[in-house]
Amino acid sequence: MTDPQTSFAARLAAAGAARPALCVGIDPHPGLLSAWGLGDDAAGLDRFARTVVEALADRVAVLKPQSAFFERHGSRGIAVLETVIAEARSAGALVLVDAKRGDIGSTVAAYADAYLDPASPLAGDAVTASPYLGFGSLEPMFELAAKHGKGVFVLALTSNPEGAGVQRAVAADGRTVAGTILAELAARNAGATPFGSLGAVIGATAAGGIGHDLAKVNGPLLAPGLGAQGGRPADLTDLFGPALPLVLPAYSREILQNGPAVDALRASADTVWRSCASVLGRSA
Ligand SMILES: O=c1ccn([C@@H]2O[C@H](COP(=O)(O)O)[C@@H](O)[C@H]2O)c(=O)[nH]1
Repeated sequence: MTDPQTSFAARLAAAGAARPALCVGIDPHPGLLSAWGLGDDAAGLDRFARTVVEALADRVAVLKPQSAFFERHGSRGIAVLETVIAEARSAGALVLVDAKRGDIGSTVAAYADAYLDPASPLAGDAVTASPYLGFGSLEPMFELAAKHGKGVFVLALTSNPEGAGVQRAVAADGRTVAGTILAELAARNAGATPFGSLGAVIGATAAGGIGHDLAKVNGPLLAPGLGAQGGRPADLTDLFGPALPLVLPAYSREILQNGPAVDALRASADTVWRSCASVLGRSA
């Protein structure tokens, strides 16, 4: 197992202390490529992603390439994703690959090799995972993450309105599906310092509140849904309550729409961080 000092959680805590504890998505939507004057092809993708890395990899804690926007360009898109992961990491950002993988355990082991084994060109510092084939099916990811000091962010209460029908469904034991996932994460992160390396994805859009004691998760809480999806930094206080210190706010389009000028991307990231920092009680 990895030394706790080099765990993903320790590296995330250090990055969040040294720079804005913000996760900025690299989501090359076709509309954004066009707005940036780029083609909807591998060359445009490459220019887009490299610009975000140039603007932000040495300024924010985490960059989150959205795998889907690279996959839609086939093998050439995946090759760009590999380059982006490597360049963002060497420029100092932690890289969370947003791939939302999940399957039966033996196949999850292969996904773990792809995204968490340092020998893989697609390995970042952490990956997003879907627990809807059963939380235990993700065990091979948790094991490889622990071995190599990586993180896994498990979907719990996602930011999209359709998620609630599944995630807030009540199981036979009276707990919601999301509640079961959060309890599993809490059990695996229990006692870890500064916190555990298994995170939860909790949308910052949760209508009607979260309804769970997220502080018990003792792991990073990725909060997408801010900006383009309507979530606001001011909502974070009520949504996360005592778990605010664990929150990692995530923005993609809100910042990316300001490109391709590097200075404008930086200014936008600074602006959203100032709004978040005041709510999260951190220095801007
Ligand atoms: O619950 C979730 C989980 C992941 N996402 C991803 O985050 C970004 C959000 O992009 P915005 O432009 O800031 O809306 C995107 O890559 C999603 O796939 C999410 O939105 N919600």
